[in-house]
Amino acid sequence: MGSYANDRSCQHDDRRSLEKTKEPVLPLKLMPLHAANGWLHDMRLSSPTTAPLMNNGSSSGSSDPIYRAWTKKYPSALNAFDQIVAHGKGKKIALFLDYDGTLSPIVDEPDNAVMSDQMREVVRNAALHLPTAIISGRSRDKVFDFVKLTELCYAGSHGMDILGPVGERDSVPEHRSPISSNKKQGKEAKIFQAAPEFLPMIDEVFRLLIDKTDAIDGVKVENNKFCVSVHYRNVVEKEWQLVAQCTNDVLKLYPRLRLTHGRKVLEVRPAIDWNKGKAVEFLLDSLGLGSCRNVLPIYIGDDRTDEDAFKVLRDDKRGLGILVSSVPKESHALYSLMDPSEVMDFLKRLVMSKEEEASRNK
Ligand SMILES: O=P(O)(O)OC[C@H]1O[C@H](O[C@H]2O[C@H](CO)[C@@H](O)[C@H](O)[C@H]2O)[C@H](O)[C@@H](O)[C@@H]1O
Repeated sequence: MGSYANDRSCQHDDRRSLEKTKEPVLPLKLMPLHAANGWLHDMRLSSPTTAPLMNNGSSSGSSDPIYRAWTKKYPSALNAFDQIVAHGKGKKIALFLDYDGTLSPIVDEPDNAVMSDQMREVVRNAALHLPTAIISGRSRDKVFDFVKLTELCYAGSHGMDILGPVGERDSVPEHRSPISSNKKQGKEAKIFQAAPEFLPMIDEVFRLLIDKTDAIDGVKVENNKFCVSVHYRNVVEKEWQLVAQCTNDVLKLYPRLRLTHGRKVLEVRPAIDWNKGKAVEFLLDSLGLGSCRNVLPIYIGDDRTDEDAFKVLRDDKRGLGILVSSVPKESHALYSLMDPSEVMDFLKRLVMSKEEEASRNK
């Protein structure tokens, strides 16, 4: 079998989406110093496992004045709950949830990011009342193995692999329609994959990245089907540059791939114009809610890749994003929550308020 390295077909598309994302794609060796430093700077910025300590030794969060000032711009969705409910009054709420850092706490070992039984029950209950989807950077199968609920839709690989409901999808571009029927996760549903042709290339890159980073202690390369994650959470900081270098050495062989940054992870993915925001639009259409005015989509997520979804909802004044963060960050979200336990409280209250509204309208 031939290699997919340097395959430049579809380059026109690639350039367009690279322009949009403004992600650095030049090999580090050829990069001006400030650009290489930019990569490292981004890696350093990606979130710590726990909130950093403040000068007085306390951790960041609601007791920290800087965090409290930040919540003036991004109010807590729990404190602003009545306002959110008022916004959704008489509307159908569609719920979109990220997985890591939103439904499960961030942990050192990606395979151990299990969801608590309590959270699972809360998400199940939400899905019984509201159309609900999980949109994750992980592969769809992997995120389903963690969540184990058949009551909702799943989008894996940053929205590039969707197991959605059987429904209308008139607004989906024709060239992106490799849909098939699937009964694996308990019921009849449709699968949509934004870039199935990338599968062999991603497998190749996954193997190359494993070889290339083999000597770096603590690095973990994860195959997420349509993207590859290079984790450096357990790598000593002085070797992060090496992780960046190895990843970039591979990336430069594949002009049809690009890089994004996550929480202590570099993500190699197809350079196509598809992301979590597009997945939200796709799912709303699939659920028959795309053109309804009486729908309020709510997206909850913690990562940079969730910003695409926050932006779609904010730009269209269509719905609202809630950023999960215990440290101040710029975001396209409108509200914030500190951590997965606050996400759980918010979901419980949301379902209760919808139940109350339904019984008042009986
Ligand atoms: O879109 P998400 O569901 O948030 O997935 C994004 C990435 O999440 C996982 O990595 C992150 O969580 C790990 C477990 O807590 C943590 O160890 C890692 O440092 C984080 O980056 C997942 O392993 C990646 O594949 C996802 O792309």
